[in-house]
Amino acid sequence: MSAHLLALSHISKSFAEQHQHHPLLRDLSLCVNQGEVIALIGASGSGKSTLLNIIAGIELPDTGMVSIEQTVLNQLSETDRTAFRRQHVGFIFQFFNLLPTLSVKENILLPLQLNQLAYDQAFFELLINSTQIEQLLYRYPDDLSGGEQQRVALCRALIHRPRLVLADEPTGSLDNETADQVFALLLNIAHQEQQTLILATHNLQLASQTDRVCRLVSGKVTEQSLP
Ligand SMILES: Nc1ncnc2c1ncn2[C@@H]1O[C@H](COP(=O)(O)OP(=O)(O)OP(=O)(O)O)[C@@H](O)[C@H]1O
Repeated sequence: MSAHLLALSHISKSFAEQHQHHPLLRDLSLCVNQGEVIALIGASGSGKSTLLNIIAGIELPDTGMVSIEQTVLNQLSETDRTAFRRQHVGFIFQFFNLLPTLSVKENILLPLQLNQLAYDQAFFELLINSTQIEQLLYRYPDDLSGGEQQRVALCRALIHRPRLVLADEPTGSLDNETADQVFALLLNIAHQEQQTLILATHNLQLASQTDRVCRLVSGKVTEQSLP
């Protein structure tokens, strides 16, 4: 039996909007096993990005608990949450979040520097070759297309071999063929590294290739089987 890598219990999150209380996540609970690949689907605005941010400790829930292995993330200070995220989580953001003053190569290697980890050239080359960004290493993010930035962001999220990878629409800026290749890479690396991967997506064809599909509706997750 696999151990849970992630446990979300009784998570609630609201936003205040024009003096109105707008509940987004309501008493949401979810457990994810180590090595499991999960797709998070749901209408635009249903809270997928917010949930990924809560799992990563970027945002805090109003109530409830987020545990990654033995660590209760929402009980850590902001500094400790940031340190934990840097070490154990790879996040592919919807809008990439690359650092504009660093070259592509420097962006990708940043998590190794921040965690004082050794550079593994073979793994670096595997990432850049499979995402086909070998020619872009000395360019800067602002000079890249959205799809190119997305592939760089993916390499940066994986380079330090995190236990947990969170991907917010990781193929949203890619054409179908590149999206399939990039998604295959994400799945291969997750399997190879026994990583847990949670992927927010609108793409049901990609979602159907994961171990489990969770739909976010009315602030809770319900499991869904796709054809
Ligand atoms: N900091 C915030 N303050 C106020 N409202 C917010 C905040 N963050 C998110 N929201 C609102 O919460 C809702 C959910 O946003 P979220 O980005 O999590 O949805 P999503 O399911 O990821 O959407 P999409 O599929 O379009 O990316 C939206 O209506 C958004 O405007």
